[in-house]
Amino acid sequence: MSTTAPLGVAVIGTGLMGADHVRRIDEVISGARVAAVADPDGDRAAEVAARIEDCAVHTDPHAALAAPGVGAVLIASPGPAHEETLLAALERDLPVLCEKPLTPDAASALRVLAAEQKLGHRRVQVGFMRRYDAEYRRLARLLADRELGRPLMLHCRHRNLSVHPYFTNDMVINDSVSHEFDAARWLLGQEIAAVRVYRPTPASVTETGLSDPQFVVFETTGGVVVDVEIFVNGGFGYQVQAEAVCEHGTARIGEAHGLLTNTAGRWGGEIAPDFLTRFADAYDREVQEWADAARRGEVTGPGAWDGYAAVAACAAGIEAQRTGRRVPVEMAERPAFYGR
Ligand SMILES: NC(=O)c1ccc[n+]([C@@H]2O[C@H](COP(=O)([O-])OP(=O)(O)OC[C@H]3O[C@@H](n4cnc5c(N)ncnc54)[C@H](O)[C@@H]3O)[C@@H](O)[C@H]2O)c1
Ligand SMILES: O[C@H]1[C@H](O)[C@@H](O)[C@H](O)[C@@H](O)[C@H]1O
Repeated sequence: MSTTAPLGVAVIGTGLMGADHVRRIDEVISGARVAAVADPDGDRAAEVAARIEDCAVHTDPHAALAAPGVGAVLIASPGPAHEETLLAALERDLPVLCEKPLTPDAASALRVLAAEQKLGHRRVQVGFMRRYDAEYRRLARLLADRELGRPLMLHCRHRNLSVHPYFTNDMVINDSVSHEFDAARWLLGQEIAAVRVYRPTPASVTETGLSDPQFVVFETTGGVVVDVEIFVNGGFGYQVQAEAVCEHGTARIGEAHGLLTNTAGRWGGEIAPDFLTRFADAYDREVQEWADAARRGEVTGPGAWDGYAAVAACAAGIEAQRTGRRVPVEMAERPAFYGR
């Protein structure tokens, strides 16, 4: 591939995220194009690819990976389908941006790490887009530079307007709290040591048995305590907030309210409806930086090890959710291949 040719991306899964990434690659970022899409719902795939020139449309992800001009893969299928596509992409030595979770359990995540190590170079990035958000980046710098001293606690709130009706209790941890595990690891530079989950009398229980909201408390290997309110059918908007409590002060992000109005005895701002709005800039930066790095044969964002570390914390979280107990996180030794 010439270094000036656009990177041909196969987008696997053309639901909410996949369709947004197709639009982003087509309209927002430079140096990449959508070369193929795949979704078992062929009509959906065709509809999403309709405006794109020279884009192959498939129902089988393997066929999309083999389509002409494909040089990279963006996986946006549901978590349980990630492993198969990740292994197929690695088999073809293709750079991959895989939406979180890397996989739904630690054993499958370890199989992905083994395949990448066998290949001999890193190819996998995981879609932890908060690492590309301006506010999160400011907080990360402040903590790394010890501007307020050592971090002691993090208070996090993660509220969604609503989630897909198929959302389960496991997904609360794997799909939603996984962001908090990754953000805490990245902000603090520490691993997650143990997890506990509290379930208040729910506001709602759905047909899948999803009990909402939940309160997750975890400890890190450096002794920081993190609490997370996760409320996936909060019903009023999308809020992701984090407050770091440090030795010499506190720092809070996620308070932006957009337009502020004063009227008829009321004062107030706006709340983003969803992650696509709140994290739009972060997704754009994530996919641009991934594509640029992929063209150089590099991975610069959160990699397979970060994906695995979050999955290991999620496994403890799911057990903690079921048992009500404090569950230590079991993690494999970090291979030298993944650096420090
Ligand atoms: N980073 C983020 O903020 C963020 C936000 C939302 C979703 N996600 C992640 O993105 C992924 C997709 O979520 P979504 O909300 O778009 O879900 P969705 O249900 O809207 O879309 C998933 C699509 O994948 C298709 N699909 C199912 N099995 C498939 C397979 N084996 N191969 C290819 N396609 C398959 C479905 O038909 C559907 O069109 C999940 O991993 C989710 O956790 C990440
Ligand atoms: O899959 C989505 C996505 O990852 C969002 O960023 C998160 O806020 C939601 O809770 C989750 O359901």
